Amino acid sequence: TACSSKYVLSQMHPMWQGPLAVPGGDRQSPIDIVVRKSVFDSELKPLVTDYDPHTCQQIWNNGYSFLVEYDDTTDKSTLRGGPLRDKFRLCQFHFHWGESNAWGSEHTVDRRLFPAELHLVHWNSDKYSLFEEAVMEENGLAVIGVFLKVGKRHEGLQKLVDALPAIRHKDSVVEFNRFDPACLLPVNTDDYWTYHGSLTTPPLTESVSWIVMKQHIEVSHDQLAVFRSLLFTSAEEDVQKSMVNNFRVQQSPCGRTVRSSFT
Ligand SMILES: COc1ccc(/C(C)=C/C(=O)O)cc1
Ligand SMILES: [Zn+2]
Repeated sequence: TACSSKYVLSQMHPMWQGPLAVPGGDRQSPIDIVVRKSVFDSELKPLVTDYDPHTCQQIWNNGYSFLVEYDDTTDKSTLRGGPLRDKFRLCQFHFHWGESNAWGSEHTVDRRLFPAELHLVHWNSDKYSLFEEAVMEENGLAVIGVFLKVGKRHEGLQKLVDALPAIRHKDSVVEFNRFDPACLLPVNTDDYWTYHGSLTTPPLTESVSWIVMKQHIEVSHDQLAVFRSLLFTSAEEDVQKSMVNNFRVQQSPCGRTVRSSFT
């Protein structure tokens, strides 16, 4: 199986120029969360997020998604608790989405696809001093995944949506301040699944404690349409390509157990 071979061909998204094989890839992400196979762990604690909206710095189009980046030079926006033993610093959040509402998420729940998925990326500031260091370490990163469904307009998201036209092209960046990412978390953050996996874009390192929220958030069709108005391509390129379907193909669980914080 894909897990036994030393190198696993991570079927890369066609847009990538990344590595075709990931050394020893037996903890790759995303995966399908098979609810009936997940194991309730009573030791799992509630998540404790403490985000300072003033640490928000910029929003930019990196040619694969758009990233909202935070100042992570101090422990001002942090994540603790849940499955984590250490304190983790928020460095950025981004999304993955489809060209239609029928698909777009990276993780699935019993094979159910969502139109989009939010990733809040944090790194272990108790153990490491730089994000780049933590990216390479087994206990280096913690990513909160939140599923998006199409429904009512998300008032908190609108400030972000209004900034997107300014970063339509790859490598464009605009200043973006005072955005509280807590507004993107679901009401209930106590119920989640957690497993050890990887980044889903290069360098694909297996350094992530994934925390996938059971409860989704709702955004409007029009808000999601603005995500799809972004471009993978830079302003100079002749052919412009819509930024859609920027999700990785699902990876083998390789015998991993997904734990749940709820029964
Ligand atoms: C060191 O360069 C990096 C590039 C991307 C990433 C992330 C955070 C990827 C992902 O979200 O899957 C980390 C490091
Ligand atoms: Zn992601």
